[in-house]
Amino acid sequence: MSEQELKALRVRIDSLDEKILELISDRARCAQEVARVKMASLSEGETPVFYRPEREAQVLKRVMERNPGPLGNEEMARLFREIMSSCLALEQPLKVAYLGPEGTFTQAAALKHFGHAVISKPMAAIDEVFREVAAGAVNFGVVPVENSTEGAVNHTLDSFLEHDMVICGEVELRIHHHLLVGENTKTDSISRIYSHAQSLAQCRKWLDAHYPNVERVAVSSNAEAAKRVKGEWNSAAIAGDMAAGLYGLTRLAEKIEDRPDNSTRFLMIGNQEVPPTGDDKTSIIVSMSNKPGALHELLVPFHENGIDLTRIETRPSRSGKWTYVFFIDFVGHHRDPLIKAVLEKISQEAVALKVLGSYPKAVL
Ligand SMILES: O=C(O)C(=O)C[C@]1(C(=O)O)C=C[C@@H](O)C=C1
Repeated sequence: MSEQELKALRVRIDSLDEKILELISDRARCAQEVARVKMASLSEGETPVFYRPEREAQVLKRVMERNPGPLGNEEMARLFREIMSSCLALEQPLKVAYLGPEGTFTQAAALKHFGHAVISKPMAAIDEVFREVAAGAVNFGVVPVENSTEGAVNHTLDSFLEHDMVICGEVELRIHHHLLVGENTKTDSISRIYSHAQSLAQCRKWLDAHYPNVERVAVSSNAEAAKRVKGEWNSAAIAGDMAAGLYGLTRLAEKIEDRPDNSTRFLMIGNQEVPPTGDDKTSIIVSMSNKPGALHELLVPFHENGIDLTRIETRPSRSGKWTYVFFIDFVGHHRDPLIKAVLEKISQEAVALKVLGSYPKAVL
C-alpha cells in the first residue's frame, strides 16, 4: 500500500471518528433527557428507576440483529454495552457489589453485564454481597450461581433462603484457567498450588496428570490465590486473565480446565422488579410437603403447559431435618398469563413458593 493511500484512509477514519463522537455525545444528551423525564414523572414519595435491564437487553439485541459487519455481533454489542454504561452513569452512577477481591471472575461478570462505568465494590464473601444489597449500600450485587463442570454454588443458593432479593439479570462467562507463577517462582520446585475449591475441581484431571504430588490449597478466591503467589517462590496459582494481569503473574500453562466449554453463570441481585421483554427467564424457590410424589406434582404443571425448565436444584431447607427446597429456573416471565396460571397451580400444592425474579435472558 502506498503512503498516499494510507494517508487518505486515515483522513477518512478521522472524519468518521468525528461523526461517531458527535453521535455518541448526542446519545448521551438523550440519556440525560431520559433522566429528566423520569424525574419529572415521579409521584409523591417515589424513587426514580434509572437502570432499566429490560430496555438494555432490547437495545443490545437490536444492535446484534442490525449489525452489518464486519465486526461480529458479540463485539458490536460489547461496544454498545459500554456506551450505554457511560450514558447510564450520566443519569445515575450505579454501585455494584461483587464477590471479590479484585480480579475474580465475578468482577469480570459484573463488568460484562453492567459495563465499565459502574462503581464496583469487592466483598469478601457471597453472603456479604447479599447483605450489602439488602442494606442499600449498593444498587446491585453479582454472585456466581452455577458452573457447567462443577454444578451449583451452594453458598449463593443458601443466601437466597436468608435474604429477600430480586434477581434482575444473568450473565454467562466462559471460564479459562491458567497455571500462574510470579517473577521469583522456581518453576521446577513448585510444591503448592493455590486456587478456589471450584477451580481446583474444574482442573482436577489436568492437575492429576501434571502435578500429581503437589499440595492443592483451597483459598477464598482465585484472585486471593494469585495474590499469595506473588510472595512465595515455590507456589503457583490457578486463576484467570484478570487476576494474572492484576497481580503481574505469567502463564506457565494456559487453559488447563478439564472441559473446554467450562462456563459459569452469574446472577445480578437487587430490589427492582424487571418488566417482561418477551425473552425472559424466571427463578423460583419451592418447598413441598415431605410425601411420595411431591416432586412429580411440582413438575407436572410445567410439563402440561410446555414450559421449558432450564434448571432444578435441591438444597436442605434449613428449617427441619431432611426437608428440602427446590430452586427452579424456567423460560418465561411471572407476569405472562400462562406462567401466572402455572405458579398459581403450584402454590396450591406447595408448602411455600417464592418468585426470586424474572429477568431478560443473557444477551452477551
Ligand atoms: O431508556 C432508558 O430508560 C434509559 O435510561 C437510557 C439507557 C440507554 O442508554 O439506552 C440508559 C440506561 C438504562 O439502563 C437503559 C437505557
